[in-house]
Amino acid sequence: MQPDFWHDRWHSNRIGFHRDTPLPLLTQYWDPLRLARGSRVFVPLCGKSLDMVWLAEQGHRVLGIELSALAIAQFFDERGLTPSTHASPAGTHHVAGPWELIQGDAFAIPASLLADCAGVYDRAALIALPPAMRDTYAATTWRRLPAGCRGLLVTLEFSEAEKDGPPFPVGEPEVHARLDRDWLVERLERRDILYGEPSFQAEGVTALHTVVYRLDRKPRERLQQQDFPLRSK
Ligand SMILES: C[S@@+](CC[C@H](N)C(=O)[O-])C[C@H]1O[C@@H](n2cnc3c(N)ncnc32)[C@H](O)[C@@H]1O
Repeated sequence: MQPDFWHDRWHSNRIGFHRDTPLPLLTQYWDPLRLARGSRVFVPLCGKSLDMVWLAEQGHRVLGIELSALAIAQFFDERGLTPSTHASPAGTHHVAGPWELIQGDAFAIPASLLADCAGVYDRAALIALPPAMRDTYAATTWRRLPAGCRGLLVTLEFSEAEKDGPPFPVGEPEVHARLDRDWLVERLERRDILYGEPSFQAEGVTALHTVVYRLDRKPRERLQQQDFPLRSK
């Protein structure tokens, strides 16, 4: 999944991943995270997701990062907003109202830009990437989020043999393998969505679930203890 793959998808408007309403799992499971109004939420690989509108309606500031300039332009156009822009090492920042969307590579986002993110929301980001890129994504983007950050991760589960990605299936063992080092991971719900997804059925998928996880970034001390376990006497 090189950048050209995504640029082609946006230029030819093949964006079946885009939803025209906020994701029900977001609206159902966000409140219990108890993030303060005004706190900043990071949305990696954000597209032009309406979930960012819903997050803003909850009082959050939203920091998105997205490869496609077209996606970002459409997001602001559809809200009737003209963002101001500035450049940084992360890319071009587009800022209007509660939204700051960076046109850039999520893998290269500096930790300094994420330092005040109290929340994170990943829908169709981890699962948009093939396995080797998921390694990079977990080791860069996710690892740079600050201690105390909390959020939601939404995945899909189906048989890899039944459909080529993206999206890719990412099961619970993989989520734990990638994130347990830095995050407390709690599965909140595993929901059967096959009958609401005719395009998956048309591709031959016979079982399809979506899973939502709550993630809490571990405090630094616990990270250090895990990295350098203390010997018992
Ligand atoms: C499957 S879409 C999901 C978009 C959004 N999360 C949503 O729910 O609608 C994945 C998005 O990630 C973007 N993308 C892919 N690789 C990226 C990267 N390395 N950095 C930033 N954005 C990326 C693509 O352009 C695409 O818009």
